[in-house]
Amino acid sequence: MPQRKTTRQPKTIGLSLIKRSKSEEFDRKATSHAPRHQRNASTHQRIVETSVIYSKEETLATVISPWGDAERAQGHVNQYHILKDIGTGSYGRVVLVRSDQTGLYYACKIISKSRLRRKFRFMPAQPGGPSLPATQKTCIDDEIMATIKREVAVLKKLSMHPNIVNLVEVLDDAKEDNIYMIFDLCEYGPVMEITIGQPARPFSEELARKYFRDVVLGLEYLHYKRIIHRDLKPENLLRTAENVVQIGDFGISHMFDEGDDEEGMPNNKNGSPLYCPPEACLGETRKLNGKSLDIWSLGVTLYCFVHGRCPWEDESVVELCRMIVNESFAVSDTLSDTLKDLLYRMMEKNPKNRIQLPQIKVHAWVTNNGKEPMMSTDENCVFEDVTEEEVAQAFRPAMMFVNKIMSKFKSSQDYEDA
Ligand SMILES: Nc1ncnc2c1ncn2[C@@H]1O[C@H](COP(=O)(O)OP(=O)(O)OP(=O)(O)O)[C@@H](O)[C@H]1O
Repeated sequence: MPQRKTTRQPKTIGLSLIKRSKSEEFDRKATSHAPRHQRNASTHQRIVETSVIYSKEETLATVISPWGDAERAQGHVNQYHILKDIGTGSYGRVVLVRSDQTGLYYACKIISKSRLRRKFRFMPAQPGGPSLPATQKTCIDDEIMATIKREVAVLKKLSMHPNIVNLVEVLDDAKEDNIYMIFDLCEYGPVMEITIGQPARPFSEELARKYFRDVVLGLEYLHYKRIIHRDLKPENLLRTAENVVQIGDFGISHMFDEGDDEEGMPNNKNGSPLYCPPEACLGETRKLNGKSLDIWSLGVTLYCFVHGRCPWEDESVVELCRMIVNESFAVSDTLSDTLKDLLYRMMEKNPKNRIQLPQIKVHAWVTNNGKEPMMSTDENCVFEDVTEEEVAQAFRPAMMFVNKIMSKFKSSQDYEDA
């Protein structure tokens, strides 16, 4: 049977049932598909942009978080009570919040403009250091704001798909340092967390297939929207309470124009090295085929799903790159032949010979030997159309600029880490 169609619905959380943990308790219900609904253009939801942040005083008493723990709210922003930290990303903290209006829980990404400024070295990091003229500061602030707004524009366009993390609201007050991006909560967090030298518990093939198929649909939609994710890895795949996997973190995504996806993406080595294809490891390769790059990273991700570790691991990036370029990888004997075949095809070192999404969707392992065909591209990619003009104006400059500041940040981080 083809996979059922899906779309988004506001979620309520069974507080007593939800525990943030690894895969175990979901193994059982992995293949009982979450209730999904129609994918069509009318599913488009409006993302609210709120320009006044009006309160940070907290009056709320102890509440119960979606994970069943008693939490004392740390503060609130507009209708959202801040409950606890979920994680930290390049842009700042991600916190669990609960909305007074809907009673629902969300993940809130808190982006500090001043932190961004420091991170990207647009302005002096130390108070009392050499200062920029006021006009230049204003210009920099405008640029930072424009960057964030454009990234929001990208997310808006992508947020309609059930396998892409959904942006709900953006709170941005010109008088405030912080921008708050409210996302639907993915209650179970990253699908798997990979630490070098400490293998995670591998998924069964059945569970891996379920999650992999979710990601394939999300990735097909991204590529359809001419966006290369560039940083696919288990940590950037988040699981909802319905056990649906969604692609998140578009911090280093790349936008391409129709016709220039072949070898058209600049090789600025922003992705996580463990998931980098050989062509991106090779310094001399300046332009990459973005779709092939995402396929390789997805192949490494699938390998992680069933091994609990990456095919090549080394603390040294130089050694890691050497292995990725020169060495083959070992697969577990227990894997089915069809899965081994798919892994070899996805992690084919020559990007020109690497399997692409249309073939992946009909591969015997993915379809469980034809018993579970995947939905067609037409069914999967039927969301609101974006005009060429919108793409040119809203997306491309955004992604290029984000890439630029991300690479600046990454290199300054490398420098600080060294
Ligand atoms: N919608 C969400 N639901 C649940 N957890 C989330 C959500 N969005 C992000 N997180 C968690 O918050 C943490 C930070 O996420 P974020 O996307 O900001 O950065 P990252 O992917 O960790 O890092 P980077 O941006 O540097 O690649 C991650 O651990 C992620 O699991």
